[in-house]
Amino acid sequence: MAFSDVGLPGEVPWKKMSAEELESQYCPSQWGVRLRAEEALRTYSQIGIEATRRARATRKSLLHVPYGDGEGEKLDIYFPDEAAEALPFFLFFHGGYWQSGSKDESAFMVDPLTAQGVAVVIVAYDIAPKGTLDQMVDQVTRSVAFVQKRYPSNEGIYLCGHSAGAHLAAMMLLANWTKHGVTPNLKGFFLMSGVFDLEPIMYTSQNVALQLTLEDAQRNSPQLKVAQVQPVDPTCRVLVVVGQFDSPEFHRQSWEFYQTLCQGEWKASFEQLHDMDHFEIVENLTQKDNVLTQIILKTIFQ
Ligand SMILES: Nc1ccccc1C(=O)C[C@H](N)C(=O)O
Repeated sequence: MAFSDVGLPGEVPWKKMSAEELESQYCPSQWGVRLRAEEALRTYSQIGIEATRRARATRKSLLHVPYGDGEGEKLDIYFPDEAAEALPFFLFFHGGYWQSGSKDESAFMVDPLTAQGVAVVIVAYDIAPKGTLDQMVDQVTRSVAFVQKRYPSNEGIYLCGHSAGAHLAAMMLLANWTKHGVTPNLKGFFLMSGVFDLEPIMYTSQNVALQLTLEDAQRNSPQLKVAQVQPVDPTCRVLVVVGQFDSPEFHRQSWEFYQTLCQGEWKASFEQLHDMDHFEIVENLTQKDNVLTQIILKTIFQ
């Protein structure tokens, strides 16, 4: 699906959709070409669980490290074999519409990245209904500040999120770090199949758990704000990624966010991953020869 198939910018196509159509556009598991919805979700979860088991069995790690006082404020750090403090750190925020998923089944990319000398951090946050969107954004902000404080000689912090996690990562483009007493050494963002304008989510079943008001949705929509924000580091890269088989609304969300980044001063790029759906983008990060794994490594080690 090319962007030209989903309407012109500014047309806000979702406002003309029926409730059923909008629900379907924002249900990623319906859009795969290889597996039916339930099977796609099950496969995604199995691959995540297996990658996490393997990472914990084969890599040096620090598990369930608290980055705050809250019960859910924990992260897992996986290290490369050579001990060093001056490493690049890659933080991952899992997806699941801010209401499912956990760090304990999301260590997809640990194996290929640690093998190349990158420390990988898988971050937990309080999903809904326990956590609100504002709380999740605050938790993710504190997790990034925590990594910078704990590893001040890091060789760059890279934030990666998938789906709802891409939204949380994108919110870090807007973060006010002075409040947190540290400016993280942010060098890159990898935003995979994200949602950057939350308003349409209000009109889907996802909002039963999220309970977003229009003010909540707007306050937490990086699409509405990112052009007005100056990058702390002008060399920081932002890669917006969408799967070929993601829904037209997911394509529109990613494309419009990328275009808005370009209107500001962000060093952004856009990638449509050929022959992949919403879940395969992340599943394939378990593989070292996967296109996106290679792009990530090139960005880190350029
Ligand atoms: N489990 C996930 C993990 C990552 C990203 C999305 C989901 C979803 O479940 C989305 C939605 N409920 C779907 O059925 O497509």
